[in-house]
Amino acid sequence: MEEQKLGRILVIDDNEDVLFSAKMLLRKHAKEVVMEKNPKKIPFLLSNDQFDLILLDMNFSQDITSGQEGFYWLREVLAYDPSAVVVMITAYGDVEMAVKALKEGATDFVLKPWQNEKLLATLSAAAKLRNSYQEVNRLREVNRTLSTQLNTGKSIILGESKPMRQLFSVIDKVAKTDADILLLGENGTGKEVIARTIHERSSRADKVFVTVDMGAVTESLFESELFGHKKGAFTDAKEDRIGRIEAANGGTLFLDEIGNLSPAMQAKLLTVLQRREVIRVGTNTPLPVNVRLLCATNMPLKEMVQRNEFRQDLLYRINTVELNLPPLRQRLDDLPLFATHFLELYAHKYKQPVKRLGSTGLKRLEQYSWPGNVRELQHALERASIMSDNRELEAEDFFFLPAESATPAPADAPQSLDLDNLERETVQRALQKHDGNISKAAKELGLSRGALYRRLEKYAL
Ligand SMILES: Nc1ncnc2c1ncn2[C@@H]1O[C@H](COP(=O)(O)OP(=O)(O)OP(=O)(O)O)[C@@H](O)[C@H]1O
Repeated sequence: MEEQKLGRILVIDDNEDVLFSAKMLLRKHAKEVVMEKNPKKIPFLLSNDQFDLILLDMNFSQDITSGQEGFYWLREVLAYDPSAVVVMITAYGDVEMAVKALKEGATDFVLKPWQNEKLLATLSAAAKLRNSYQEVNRLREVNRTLSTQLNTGKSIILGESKPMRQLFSVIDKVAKTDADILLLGENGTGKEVIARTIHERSSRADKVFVTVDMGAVTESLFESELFGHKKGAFTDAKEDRIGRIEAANGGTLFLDEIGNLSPAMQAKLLTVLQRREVIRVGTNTPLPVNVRLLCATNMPLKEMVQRNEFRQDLLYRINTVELNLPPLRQRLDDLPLFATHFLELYAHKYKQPVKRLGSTGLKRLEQYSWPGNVRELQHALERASIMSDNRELEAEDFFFLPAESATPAPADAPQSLDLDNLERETVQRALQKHDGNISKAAKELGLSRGALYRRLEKYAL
């Protein structure tokens, strides 16, 4: 046996000979051996020290063999430290009592007089158990810390328009209920941020929030990604892997882009949701899971059900409560609030003084159709904060491609996403359309004549 493999051991026995022989044997294998004759010192010893193993006598008076004192002290030790590893020392013939001690929480027992090899083997197995208890505690702690860290960045969810106030009041009602929720809305309307808010306001707030982007999961990896797999289940399965659903156990599972699932994936997901258990690929043991399910999509699920593209039973399974997020163009009252919030954010990010939205700037934003919703607004404000030299952002600081409306881009729309190229091409197109008439081109672009002239100069047009 390796030196010091047994850690710190406390031996409690009222028999000096037992203590002496234990010490002689164990000191070669333990980091430290503490001997104690008097069990009444146990509370003192445990509150001042930490032991990896405790060797505890069953009978403290030689002529009493009831084991009652041993049981009493065993309970005391476990009350101090429920994960303590206690090995009982029993006299020959007391096996029944030793078994009872195991039921009460002792890890093992040794018979007196012991054989040295046997005692060391018992203690070595008990030490391994102690290590695994400690590892479990450590992992539990890591998990708790990670979950709270991930959840501390409380989601900011803004809105003061009527549709948003209505939505917030529904969220207040449903967040705590544990009901499964389907979030519907165009891209960038805030489905994910609302899902996080619901989790943060639920009874699962201190547990994990696990997101799966169903649009990014390929057919072949779907099961392994969601349900997990056993090592060797398929060629690339080099080790056991926990699936996302199992990882969300106790917490919230957010399935984003649920409308993108193929029929085969829909069927597999439905089975798991109905049974509330997963079977890792390569095993046949069902593992129960307890998750609160939030799903989101920008696709018209009900129409997809009509066209047999989405299973009706799966839709019913996920939409206990349905929340519709209005597109930004239907809640333009929120624009000033968003502008103030995001402009402060970008001023901080780019270490600039805070910019404000001027009246023509606001008007320009109100006239746009926002196909990309809040995400697109964020980008427009970020771009304007960087590009504009003015403290007040006006119409000329916002620049939208005419093609960037709710309708699809025409075939001749610029392909590049480089901001300067886009701007140059758009200015050029506006000038062509109006036969070089600066006033008309500027009007179409939402710019002042001065702002258009600056751009003509910039791009040498
Ligand atoms: N009400 C809101 N308050 C504050 N920020 C918001 C709000 N709505 C959306 N956002 C912001 O807009 C961006 C897009 O939001 P989110 O990712 O939640 O949208 P989504 O509907 O899930 O988009 P997609 O369908 O493209 O995945 C995020 O940066 C988010 O923080």
